[in-house]
Amino acid sequence: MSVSSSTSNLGELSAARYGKTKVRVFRIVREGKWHHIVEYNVQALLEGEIAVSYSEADNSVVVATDSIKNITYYLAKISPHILNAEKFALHLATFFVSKYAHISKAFVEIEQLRWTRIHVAGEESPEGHPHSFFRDGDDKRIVKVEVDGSAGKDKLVGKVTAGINDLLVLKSTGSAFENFYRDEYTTLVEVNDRIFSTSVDLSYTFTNIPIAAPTDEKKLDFVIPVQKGETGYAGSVWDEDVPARARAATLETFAVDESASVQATLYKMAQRIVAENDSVHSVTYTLPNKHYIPVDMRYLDVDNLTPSKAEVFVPIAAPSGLISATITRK
Ligand SMILES: O=c1[nH]c(=O)c2[nH]c(=O)[nH]c2[nH]1
Repeated sequence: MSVSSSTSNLGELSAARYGKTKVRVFRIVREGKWHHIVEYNVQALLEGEIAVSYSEADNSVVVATDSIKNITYYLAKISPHILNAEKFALHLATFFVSKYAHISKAFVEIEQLRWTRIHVAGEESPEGHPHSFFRDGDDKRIVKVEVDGSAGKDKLVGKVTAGINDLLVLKSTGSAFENFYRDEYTTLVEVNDRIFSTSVDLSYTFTNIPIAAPTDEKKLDFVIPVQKGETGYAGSVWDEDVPARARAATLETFAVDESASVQATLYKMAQRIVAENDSVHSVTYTLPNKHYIPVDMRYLDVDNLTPSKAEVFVPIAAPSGLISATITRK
């Protein structure tokens, strides 16, 4: 049988999800002379009764990805949560699932770029300049939200993961790698002093959040039911200090740990995040081990290999180690 004549029934659609990616949004919130700004790259994908758009070329079930983009900008304008990526993502995902009867799940991912207030010497405010900012790092805050309406549009479930990507760090000592498994393939020498550099990818998950049906038809904002005698979930996802604490835990643990390995330092970072953030359920780090190789200068009779004499290194772009683990609250 020819390939072109066999396209009918050999396969069936087993997964389908679509939407818009890389929606770039910049938003100013003005509070008198104080401006607050965020810059997001947003991805919003939908699942639901959309199979016929693939299998029958029936576009009547397709909310155009262009409309998904328009809704993203509309909510960036009207959402009270725009300055908080977790809440904005929940609002956006709730909007899609509530607005469209045939859409059962929405997946929103936000990458937040860094903008930090400029400090001007001699100016009064310790918080920095009211409307001038700079990019103080390539790391991004990452938020991933799923809103699941498959149990009913008045019984939504919000699943929230957040974290950091591309946080580049390096320490020039306080790192060793010894006593590893040795066999006929081992050429690596043990070292009690080496450079440790990695580009941190971190994500932490929160306990799932029940979401009631939105009460406002136009905004379709999420509503968190607060049960009697409970503080609700306001202390969990909405704890706006979790990102700062997780970043500090990552940087400070990296700095002070006498590292036995990337694995052992990773574990300590994750334990600190679990210890400091009651609402965090699990923590995942993915850490490339970015190698720095001391240059061999023995041919010049120069010692650049003894750890205490190693001063000139070649940063190796590839290959790198890649160490990952998830630590889950007991
Ligand atoms: O911290 C490390 N962990 C490893 O698993 C590993 N493997 C390796 O070659 N060097 C290192 N360093």
